[in-house]
Amino acid sequence: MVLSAPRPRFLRSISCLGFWARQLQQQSSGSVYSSIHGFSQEEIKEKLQAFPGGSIDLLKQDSGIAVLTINNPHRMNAFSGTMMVDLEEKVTQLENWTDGKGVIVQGAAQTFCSGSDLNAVRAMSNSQDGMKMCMFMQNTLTRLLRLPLISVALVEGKALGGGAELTTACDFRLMASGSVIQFVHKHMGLVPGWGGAARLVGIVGSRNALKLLGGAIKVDSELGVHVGLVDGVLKVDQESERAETSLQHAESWLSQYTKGPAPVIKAVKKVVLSGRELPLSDALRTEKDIFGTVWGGPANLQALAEQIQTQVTLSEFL
Ligand SMILES: CC[C@@H](C(=O)O)C(=O)SCCNC(=O)CCNC(=O)[C@H](O)C(C)(C)COP(=O)(O)OP(=O)(O)OC[C@H]1O[C@@H](n2cnc3c(N)ncnc32)[C@H](O)[C@@H]1OP(=O)(O)O
Repeated sequence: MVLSAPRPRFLRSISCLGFWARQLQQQSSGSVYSSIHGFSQEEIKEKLQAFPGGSIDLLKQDSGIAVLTINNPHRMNAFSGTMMVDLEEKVTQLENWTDGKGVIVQGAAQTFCSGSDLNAVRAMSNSQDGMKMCMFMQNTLTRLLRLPLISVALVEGKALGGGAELTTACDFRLMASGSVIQFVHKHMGLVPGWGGAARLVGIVGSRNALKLLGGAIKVDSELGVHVGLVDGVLKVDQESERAETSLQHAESWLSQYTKGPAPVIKAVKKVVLSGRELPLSDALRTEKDIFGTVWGGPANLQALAEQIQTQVTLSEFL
C-alpha cells in the first residue's frame, strides 16, 4: 500500500463529478503522486530516514487549533530527511482529527524554516533521488493545504527556499515585523520543487510570482501585504511583560474564523477548497454534497431553534 491514510470524507462524497474531481478522488488522501505515477512513498521514506535531525512537533489543543512546529533550530529549522517523514505523519494525524478546526504552522526559536537541509540535498544530489524527494514533499504539502482545517503559516525570522514554499501550503500567512520570506531557489540554480511556484501563482498572480521567483526578492511584511502574499502583520511589543507572543497573536487572529462547531468549520474549508481546485460545475456539485452534510445537522437545528425562540420572544414583546 503506497499511501495508507483514509481518504477524506470530502473526496469520498464526490460521486458523479467530472474529470478533475475523479482525478482528485483517485489521489489517496489528496496526494498528487502514487504508484500509477511510478512513485513509491515507502521507498523514498526509507531513503529520507538516512538523514536524521530535528523534529516536527504537533500540539492539538482543546480550542480545535493545533500548532505544528518545525523544530531544528541548530540549522535554522532546515528540513532533515526524518523531518520530511515526520511532517507526512503529522499531516496524517491532522487529516484524522475529528475535533480540529485550524492549524498554525510555525518554526522553533523565532525563525521559520531555511528549506531543505543542504547536507541532505548534497548527499541526494543525483537527479532520481532529488525527483523522488520533490514528489514526496509535493504530496505532503498538497495534503497540508487540502486539510479540512483552516491553516496559517506564522512567519517569524526567515522563511527561505523550501521554507518559503511551505508558507504557500497554508491558507493564510501572518508575518512578524522584521521577518523575511524569500524564494532563494534561483540563487541555487533551481526553481521551487515542493509545489511552491504553482501555489504562489494562485496566491499572488503570475506577474508577481515571476518577480518574486525571477528576482529571488526578499519579501518583508510590507511587500508581502502589498502583493497579497501576507494576510496580516504581527507587531510584538517586547517591552511589555503582558504582551502577547506572536503565537498568541496568531491564535487570536485565526480564532476569528474558527468560532463554531468543528463540522461546520470543516465544511467551510471544504467548500472553499473545492471552489479553489475544481472547475465551476464540479465545484457546485461538491458544494451541494457538503451542504448536505451540515443541513439539518445539530448546529443548523440549534441555530433555527434559537431564531424561532428570538422571534417568539420579540412577537410577545410587540
Ligand atoms: C531543494 C532546494 C530548496 C527546496 O527544497 O525547495 C531548498 O530549500 S535548498 C535550501 C535553501 N535555503 C538556503 O539556501 C538557506 C541557507 N542558509 C542561509 O542562508 C543562512 O544560514 C540563514 C538561514 C540566512 C541564516 O543565517 P545566519 O543567521 O547568519 O546563521 P548561519 O548561517 O550561521 O546558520 C546557522 C546554522 O544553521 C545552518 N543552516 C542554515 N540553513 C541551513 C540549511 N538550509 N541546511 C543546513 N544547514 C543550514 C548553518 O549552516 C549554520 O550551521 P553551523 O555553521 O553549523 O552553525
